[in-house]
Amino acid sequence: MPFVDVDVAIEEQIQCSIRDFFAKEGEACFRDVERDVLAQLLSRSAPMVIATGGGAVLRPENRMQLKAHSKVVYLSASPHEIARRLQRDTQRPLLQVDNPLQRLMDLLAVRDPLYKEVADFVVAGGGLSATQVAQRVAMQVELGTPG
Ligand SMILES: Nc1ncnc2c1ncn2[C@@H]1O[C@H](COP(=O)(O)OP(=O)(O)O)[C@@H](O)[C@H]1O
Ligand SMILES: O=C(O)C1=C[C@@H](OP(=O)(O)O)[C@@H](O)[C@H](O)C1
Repeated sequence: MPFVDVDVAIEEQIQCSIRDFFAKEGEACFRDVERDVLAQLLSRSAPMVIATGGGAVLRPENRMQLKAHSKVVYLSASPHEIARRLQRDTQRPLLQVDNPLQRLMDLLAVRDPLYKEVADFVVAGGGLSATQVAQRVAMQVELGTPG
C-alpha cells in the first residue's frame, strides 16, 4: 500500500522546508497549507497510509476530515521519550526552543485529548521499536477492535 507523509507533500507544494516556511510565513499560513494538502490526500479513493504532522489535529476541519475518511491510529509516546528521540532535531520549528521537553509537555497537554478524540486506535510506542509499533498497528487495523 502506498505511504504518504503529509510533511513531504507540503514541502513539495511550498518548494522549501517547513522550517523556512514557518519562519517566513508563520504557523497560521502553514496550517492553511497543511489543511489543503491533507484534505486533498483524504479525498483520494485509493487505499494508502498517511502520516500526518503532529499538529494536524489542531484544526477542527482536519479532525472532521480524518474521522470521515480514514482510520486514525495515534502513536503515543511520553514527552520524555519524544524529547530523547528528537534531541538532535533542527527541523521542527516548534521544538527550536531552550527547553524542548517543556514545549513537548505543553503541546501534548493541548493535543493528547485531540489525538484521542480523532483516533480509532491508540498504540503506545514507549519502549517499542518502530518495527514493533508497526506490527501492533497492523494487528489493530486487521482486528478492527479499538484498544
Ligand atoms: N519506536 C521508535 N523507537 C525509537 N525511535 C523512534 C521510534 N519511532 C520513531 N523514532 C525516531 O524518532 C524520530 C522522529 O520520528 P518520525 O517518524 O520522523 O516522527 P514524526 O513523523 O512524527 O515527526 C526519528 O529519529 C525516528 O527514527
Ligand atoms: O507538531 C507540529 O505542529 C508539527 C509537526 C511536524 O510534523 P511531524 O509531527 O511529522 O514532526 C510538522 O508538520 C511541523 O513542523 C509542525
